[in-house]
Amino acid sequence: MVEDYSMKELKTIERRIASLNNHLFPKSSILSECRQISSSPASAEDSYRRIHGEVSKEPAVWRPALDESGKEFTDIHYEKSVGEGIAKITINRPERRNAFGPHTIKELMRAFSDARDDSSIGAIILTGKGTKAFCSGGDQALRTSDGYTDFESFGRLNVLDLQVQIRRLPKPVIAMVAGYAVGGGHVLHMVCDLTIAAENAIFGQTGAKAKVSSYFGSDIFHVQVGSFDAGYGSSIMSRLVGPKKAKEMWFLSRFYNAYEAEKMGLVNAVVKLENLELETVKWCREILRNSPTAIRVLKSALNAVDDGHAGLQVPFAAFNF
Ligand SMILES: CC(C)(COP(=O)(O)OP(=O)(O)OC[C@H]1O[C@@H](n2cnc3c(N)ncnc32)[C@H](O)[C@@H]1OP(=O)(O)O)[C@@H](O)C(=O)NCCC(=O)NCCSC(=O)c1cc(O)c2ccccc2c1O
Repeated sequence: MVEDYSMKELKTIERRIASLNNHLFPKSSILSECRQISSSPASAEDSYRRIHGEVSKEPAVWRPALDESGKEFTDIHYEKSVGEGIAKITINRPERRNAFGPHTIKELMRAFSDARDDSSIGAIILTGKGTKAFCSGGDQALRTSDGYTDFESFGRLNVLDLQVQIRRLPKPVIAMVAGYAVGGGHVLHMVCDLTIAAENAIFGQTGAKAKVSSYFGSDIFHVQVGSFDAGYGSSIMSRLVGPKKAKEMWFLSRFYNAYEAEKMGLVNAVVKLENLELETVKWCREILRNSPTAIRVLKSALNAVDDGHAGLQVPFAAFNF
């Protein structure tokens, strides 16, 4: 039954709910619980504020981080926020619009693995250096007939392993997108749990792109990019935007602006470029107030239809990690 309430009646209902909440969960009783688990009254107040107070609007303070190998990263920046549970992983190849090679992916996997194992981390941001691109996909300069190669003599496309890692990671991963998220870069933002986009963000798949050239007088198509992602890049996109729109994105290789992407269900929010990091951090802070166990089980439950039984293993493994 749908009831029509006047604004005045709604305000009265709101007040009654607030006073009921206060009665059931008075600040004094929550504070005393915080005291029982906190080492000092000050940290109890701090815990109370963190759970029930306003979300801080201050920018996060980042410090560089390494994984257990202690090896410096070259293709990415890996940072953790001071005093909060946020990790930030930035693809650092702006001169190539943050395209990735096999080595970039190896570093991304090391950072994600560290963020997973660090129990002080509850949310992970994935982004690209600069404002021109989140990521432009596989580095075309490293592409051979055998796949993508850098230091190794055989080609590979380990970005598929990274996609699986992000899906199975028992913590929320948030794509923070400024500029282009195209090709494999578009797939990367889609496999993240949430996407916050700047107004200048542009989304699209380039894999099917071809160019026309003349051959014995008749037009034929020569493949230009000629790559496709028939795994998550297709199934998750179809789930997000629906099968017709997904086919449009892949078959036509069109680009979509941030507001179009939001309307299609590809992104959670569009914000001004200058507010992008602050807003993304705010989303992380709101997540960090909630139960990490509920979130990790919900993440795999929400992914289970696409990830099948392997996806369902995650919560149980996660309880022991
Ligand atoms: C991203 C762009 C639309 C940006 O255009 P813009 O005009 O802003 O910039 P430029 O084009 O001038 O680029 C500046 C500079 O960066 C270089 N660069 C850009 N993108 C790449 C790239 N992907 N690889 C290598 N280098 C790149 C560019 O050459 C310029 O260098 P200069 O030296 O000339 O300054 C536009 O750049 C663009 O369209 N880029 C290509 C995007 C693309 O086609 N990517 C798809 C590659 S395929 C892929 O990603 C892929 C992903 C998967 O998940 C797969 C899964 C399974 C199988 C295959 C997969 C796969 O192939």
